[in-house]
Amino acid sequence: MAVNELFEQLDFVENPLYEKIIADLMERQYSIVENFFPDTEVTALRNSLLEKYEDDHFKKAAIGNRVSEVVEKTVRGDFIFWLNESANDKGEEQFFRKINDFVTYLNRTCFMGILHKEFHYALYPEGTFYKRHLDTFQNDDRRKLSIVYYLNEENWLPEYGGELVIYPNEKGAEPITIYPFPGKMVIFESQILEHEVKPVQRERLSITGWLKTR
Ligand SMILES: O=C(O)CCC(=O)C(=O)O
Ligand SMILES: [Fe+2]
Repeated sequence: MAVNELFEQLDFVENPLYEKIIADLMERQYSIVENFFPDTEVTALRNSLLEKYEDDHFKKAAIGNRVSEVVEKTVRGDFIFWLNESANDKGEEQFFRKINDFVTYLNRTCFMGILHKEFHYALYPEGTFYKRHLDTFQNDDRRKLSIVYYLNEENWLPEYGGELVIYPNEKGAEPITIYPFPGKMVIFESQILEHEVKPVQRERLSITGWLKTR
């Protein structure tokens, strides 16, 4: 074993938050986390999102993936902006630092083989939704874990709608309803759990992404 590998193993520190997420994923294929990022992160990312939206950098989200995509308003009505990890943005930098730390942990402890990631901002205008779906595509099964982080204002109310509803695989299991309160992060198995975004009464803001294999 190379000396640097040995040191890498020695400096391994168990992370209780990550362990909780991993345990949740193993047990029920999803995890809901309130404190993955510091509170200031929501505001920083919300401001970056809104700035780009106002500068008209968002595009109508499509179904399919970046290679074969079709805009289909009856399926999803959000607008997205793909993030570039090397963009010079404080909030995004912090975001990716934490995500990368988590990926390193997953690869070390669960041998998940996450090699790639892709994240986009999403803005759902009033009245829009995303019909029940699975986050994998016929020509691309590399998406392993889906991550959604909500960037709505502090005063977001349940009656604004826009709930994320996850459909567990177990027969007879009740759907799980998750309100998009700011700072909440949801992580789930992309290839296993169908889910949908219910119609929303207010502009709904988030960052969504995928950890991918190969
Ligand atoms: O925003 C959410 O709660 C989920 C979004 C989603 O399902 C997707 O972008 O594939
Ligand atoms: Fe999805």
